[in-house]
Formats: sequence, structure tokens, C-alpha cells
Amino acid sequence: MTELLTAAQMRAIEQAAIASGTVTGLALMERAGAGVVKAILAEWPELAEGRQASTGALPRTPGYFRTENAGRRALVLCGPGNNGGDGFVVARLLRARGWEVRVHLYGDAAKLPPNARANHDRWRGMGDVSRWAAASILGQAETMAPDVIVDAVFGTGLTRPLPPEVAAVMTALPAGRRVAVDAPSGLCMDSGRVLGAAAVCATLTVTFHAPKLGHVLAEGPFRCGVLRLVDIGLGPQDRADRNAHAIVRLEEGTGQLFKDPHAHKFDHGHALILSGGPGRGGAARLSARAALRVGAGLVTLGCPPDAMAENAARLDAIMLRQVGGEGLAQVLADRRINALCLGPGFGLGALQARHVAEALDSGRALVLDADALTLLARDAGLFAMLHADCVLTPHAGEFTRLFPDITARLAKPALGGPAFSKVDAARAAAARAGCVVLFKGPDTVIAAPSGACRINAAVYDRAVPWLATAGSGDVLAGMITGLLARDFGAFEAACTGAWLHVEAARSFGPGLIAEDLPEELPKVFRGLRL
Ligand SMILES: NC(=O)C1=CN([C@@H]2O[C@H](COP(=O)(O)OP(=O)(O)OC[C@H]3O[C@@H](n4cnc5c(N)ncnc54)[C@H](OP(=O)(O)O)[C@@H]3O)[C@@H](O)[C@H]2O)[C@@H](O)CC1
Ligand SMILES: [K+]
Repeated sequence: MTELLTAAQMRAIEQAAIASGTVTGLALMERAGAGVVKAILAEWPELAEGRQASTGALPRTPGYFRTENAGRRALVLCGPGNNGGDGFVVARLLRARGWEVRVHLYGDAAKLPPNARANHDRWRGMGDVSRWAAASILGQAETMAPDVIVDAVFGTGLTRPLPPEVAAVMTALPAGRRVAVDAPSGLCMDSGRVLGAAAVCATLTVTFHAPKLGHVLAEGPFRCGVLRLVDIGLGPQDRADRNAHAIVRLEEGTGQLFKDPHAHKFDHGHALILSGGPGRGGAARLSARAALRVGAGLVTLGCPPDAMAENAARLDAIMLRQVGGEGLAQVLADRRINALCLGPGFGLGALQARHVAEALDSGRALVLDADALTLLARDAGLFAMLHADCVLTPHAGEFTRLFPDITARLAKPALGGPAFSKVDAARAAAARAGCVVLFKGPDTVIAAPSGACRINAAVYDRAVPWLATAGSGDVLAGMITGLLARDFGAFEAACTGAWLHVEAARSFGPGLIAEDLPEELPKVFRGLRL
């Protein structure tokens, strides 16, 4: 499973590898720069040919420079750290392919760190380095009409907003192929947030060894454009941090979705979904359908007496039970009911609050979504009843209601790195609630009170904008409830449910409505060869 690293973890990995003597910092930098050039040519294969190649009029280039890319032009912007060092490598390798390359340095060459300085000096044997001047860089970007602009100003070492003279350039770069080395300058790699107000909008970002949190969180995907990962030879043994909970993983697994062919339906659990009153049952029915499709052995919808007729007319495989003022005790006397879902279309009255309290008191595994989250936010007593087998599934608005102080930290302008991130927010919320928190979005973050954390990233080629549709959250709550019924632990149920939810949406494609999601699960399962 892919690990998402913080900038500090990446630095520790590099330092450990260098300290072990297996590789030098200079070799890593060379591989990084070479990886960027390779990624550029893979992304835009037309650049591997000279501009005039089709006319046969290739200009002659002196010395050992190859001419296959003659006429291609790059503007390389380097910064004061090792990201700049990568930029000098890129400049040299492009020049060696016959490109015309112009290099600008923000900072003082004499103060570059040793490896960056070495590559600066190697480049100086081939070409000039201009001092940073916003007007002249932008002028050159206009007149030179570069095929590629390389942003090697700041990478994982960014600690504060871009200086004004850098921001002036980075926010005014012409449209075209803008390649960010490791990170679009201005973007915090721990949070995906822009430090201050300015950052590059890249068309291609090439990063090394492992993606960083900032590539998938918040503004990261928008700023990075296409993300490519380059192996620079740091093996899996070069782990920064052996504390598993410090590592955030990208959710890409399927948990234990296989079913034992000899098992009985009761072996797959019995989920109870509570519904609201008449005319409000659609959301809970969606949840119930998702719980059944994800593999719960039995699913019962519980609803008030006056909603029985409506639900009876709409349900077949899903069983129906009346749950009214008498409370949940009678229903929960059936010990086979092992997972509950409260919230979708539920209502916000005193009776619903009592049902939430009873559900929590029962100690059963449960998902609290939608209205149940609002009830929790209103009542500290209810909130205090949360336990380790609960999953909260807030979207941003519900998260704010539940954890206003944590949202306030997330909303505060990010002026220094590492900036407070959605991962930090979800972890803080899970620790406070004492249960699993699934903080929704294209960058859904799932955190457990232990600190374990995964991101279900529906970004880049996994983006599913059509998942933002009415009822989609109800389906997610139902999928997680069904997995809880199947005896998944709360954290695994939330992670696997979130993953399946996106996979179902990807499988169906544009035009999706919430009803389609549960119906798409069989196809997703077939793809997994279950
Ligand atoms: N280590 C390795 O072996 C390898 C590293 N690799 C590459 O190195 C990159 C990380 O390098 P890095 O740590 O030197 O950080 P980088 O992003 O270049 O910037 C640091 C400099 O910027 C400065 N600075 C920060 N913010 C600023 C601001 N707003 N305004 C002005 N200045 C600011 C900061 O100064 P300071 O904060 O100390 O004052 C410092 O001088 C990584 O992204 C990858 O590309 C690869 O080659 C693989 C091998
Ligand atoms: K950069």
C-alpha cells in the first residue's frame, strides 16, 4: 500500500540512505533530475524530436551535444536549496540533448547547499545563470517561447510564503508546459495548502520515491496537474519512521471482502438502518440497499409506525421493522443485529436523540451520519458516549459543527510550514471523539483514535466529480455499516467502504446518481475476482 510521506519523513529517508553509505546525495540529485527529464519526454513525446525535425533543417550544435532535440527551448527557474540543485541537473541534461536552456537563480550561488552548488558549477560549464529579476524572467518567458518552464525554486523545504519577487513570476507564468520539480513552488507538501497566497499551477509535477501528503490533500492535485513518481533508488528498507501510525497510507486495498463459501447468511451479520418519518425514507433506503449489496447477510430498516406503509411498498430483500416511541431495546434484543446506521433522513427531534443514545449504549458497531452528527454536535452528553466501534462520517459542514475549534485551525491562513492539514484535523477529531472519523471530500481522510490514518484520494486519474450527487453520502454510510455487519473493524470498514464507494462511481462513470452506486458493486466485486 502506498505510503504518503511528510517532508520531514522524506528528508529522514534521504539522510538515512546517505548515512548508510549506499548512495550519495549527489547521486540522488542526479537521479532526480534525470527522472524529471524522462518524465517530461514521456508526457510530451513530441519534445523528443527537434523543432525543425520534420523539415530536416536541424541546426548544428557544437561539441558533444546531441542534436535530436535541437530547437527545443527550456526556461529553468532554480531556488536556493536542493530543489534548485535538481533544476541545474535538468538544465544540464536538456542542454546535452541539444535544447536551448536559460537558467535563473533565486538566491546566492555561493550559499547553495553542497550538492546544489556542485550541480550549479557543472551547469556553469555549459551556460549562464541569471540573477532573479521578475520582469526579465517574464519577458524571457514571452520572447523565448519555451517548450517547457521548469519550476525548481522550492520543494519540500518550503517553510513560508513565496517571497514577493518569486510570487510575481510564479503567478504570471504563461500557459503551456509548466513542470514542477517535486512540488509546485508555494505549496506546502505536508498539507496541500498554499503558504500565503501564491503558488505555481503546474501542468506536470514530478516527485521522488513516494508521493507526499501535499500531493493529494486540499489544493495539491489542482496545483500539481499531472503527478508522476520517479524511483531514485531509495529502497523500501529506507523507512523514515518505523512507527506505523506516523505514516499515512493511500487507501487502495479491498480489506477482507472474500466470503467463505460455506458460511450462512447470519455469518455475514445483520445490519439495522434507522429511517425518518413518512416522505423522508429515501436516504435510509439507499443506505440499506448499500449495506445489503456490500455483503451484509441481512439488513433491516427500522422506521416509525407512520412510515411503515411507504417503506413496505419500496422494499423486498430488506426487512422492515417498526421502531417508534418504545425505543430500540426490543429490536436490539436480537443479538444477531451487530451493526447499526443512524442519520440519513433521520430527523433531529428528542426521540431521534434518544435513539442515538440507545444505539450508543448498546455497544454495537455503528455508523453515525447526517442528522445523527448534528444531534451529536448539539449534545455533549451524547458525544461523550461515542466508543471505539463507532464511525463518524462528516462532510466539511458537519465536521465544522462537531469540531468548530479544529475547523478554525484549518481555516486560518497558512503562513508557515508544515501547515495544519486535513490529516491533522481528522486525527485530532478521532482522538477527541474516541472513535473513527471519516472526513469526506475528494481527499477523504480516515483517522482512528490511535493515530492510524489513511487517505482515500479520489484525485488525478481517480477523480470522480460525478460522485458529488444527492444521496451519495447515504450510500457510503450504508456500505460502511454493511462491512461492520460483516465483522470488519471500524477503521477497516471505513477505509474499505470509502474505497468501494469511489470504485463504484468510477465503474459507473458520468451520469451517476446515488441509486446506481449499490447496483454497481457487483461489477466492482467481479473486477476484484471475489
Ligand atoms: N536531500 C537530497 O539528497 C535530495 C533532495 N532532493 C530535492 O531537494 C528538495 C529539498 O531540498 P531542500 O531541503 O534544500 O529544500 P528546498 O525546497 O530546495 O528549499 C530550501 C531552501 O529554501 C529556503 N526557503 C524555504 N522557504 C522559503 C521562502 N518562502 N522564501 C525564501 N526562502 C525559502 C530555505 O531557507 P531557510 O528556510 O533555511 O531560511 C532553504 O534555503 C526536494 O524537494 C527535492 O527536489 C532531490 O534532489 C533528491 C535528493
Ligand atoms: K518546485
